[in-house]
Amino acid sequence: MLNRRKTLLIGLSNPNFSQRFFRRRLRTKANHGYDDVSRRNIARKHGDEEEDKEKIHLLKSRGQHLLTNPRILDSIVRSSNVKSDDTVLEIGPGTGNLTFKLLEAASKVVAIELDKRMIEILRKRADERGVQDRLDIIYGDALKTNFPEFNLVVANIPYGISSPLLAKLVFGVKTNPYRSATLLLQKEFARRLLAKPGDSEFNRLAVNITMFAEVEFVMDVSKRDFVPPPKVDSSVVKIYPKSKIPDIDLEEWCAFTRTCFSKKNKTLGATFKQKRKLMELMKLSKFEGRSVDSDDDGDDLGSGTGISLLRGKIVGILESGGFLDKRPSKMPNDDLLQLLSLFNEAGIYFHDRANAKGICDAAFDACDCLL
Ligand SMILES: C[S@@+](CC[C@H](N)C(=O)[O-])C[C@H]1O[C@@H](n2cnc3c(N)ncnc32)[C@H](O)[C@@H]1O
Repeated sequence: MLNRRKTLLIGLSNPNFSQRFFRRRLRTKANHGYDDVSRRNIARKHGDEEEDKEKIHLLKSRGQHLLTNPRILDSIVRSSNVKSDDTVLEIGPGTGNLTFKLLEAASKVVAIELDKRMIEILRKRADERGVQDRLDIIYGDALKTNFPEFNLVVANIPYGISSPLLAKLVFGVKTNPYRSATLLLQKEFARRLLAKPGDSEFNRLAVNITMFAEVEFVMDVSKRDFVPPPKVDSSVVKIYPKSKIPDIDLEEWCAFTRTCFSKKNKTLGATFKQKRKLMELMKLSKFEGRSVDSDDDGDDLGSGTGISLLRGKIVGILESGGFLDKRPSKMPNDDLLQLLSLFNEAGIYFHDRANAKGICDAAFDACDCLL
């Protein structure tokens, strides 16, 4: 049986209507369920008994929280600077609240949606509005689907795929160039993305994304602006891919930042003295001392073993660059980049280059480095 708490009439996807309905529900009780009476009322109020047949069970597992506040929808479109010749990529159009606003400004929208029921509604609404020729709907998982051509991204995405989707968009910008991506994200995730060195939220998500893109805060969005309301608040951010993408090995960079940020408040000297870290690097690196003792298990860090030579080399690099007492949580990207190049020049690597992939595959794999 359908869970009635999340069964909404499609009438709710009409922003003007659902805002009125939602405000009334909030006045009566902090109850976000939808009972039979409310549903009948919704159908009557919407003036279409046919609506009653169009119930849709919104799935939490697919992040189906529809943005229904028209003021917020308008602000998102405005802040995206959509131009009349733009082709906008929208991930997760749902029932089309944002899609149809975008179509008022753009030449075309290409929308990738995982849920066939949403697509059915979207198609019907597009036909009713006569915009079907300007809306391409792709049925599929946005993480697994090859992106079509587009030059702008605007989306209220399912928060569960924020990291890999961001990786696909930001790291894949060479394959899919675009002007900017305006995304509605979980507020906490957005804060981490916007964090600067020294901020308590600063982490490798910010480091890795800002290597390739500038991130700008647009606005906060209350959970009350969605139907059904999610548990968390949200923020809109705008991401601008950098015009000059640094020429780095993405997998190597992500593996390096993963190591540095494993204990982001520790000094680099302390992080790189850990036996476990040295053992990992020993397997991946190629430097003079490596072959000293091939079955070196690192138990004895005395002089002469491969591991102790590696440790000496790393400490030397950290000292010479002035990095020994630096903490990753306070380091700007340029410093991290400089340190990685010093390591690599010395034959010390963080990723298995024998299994290196192209940038697109790497983008998918690297997304775990955003978490
Ligand atoms: C947060 S809702 C947004 C709906 C609509 N854009 C709005 O603002 O009202 C997210 C939508 O993404 C869809 N979705 C979830 N996972 C997806 C995926 N991996 N690929 C494409 N769409 C997905 C859901 O079915 C849902 O329609």
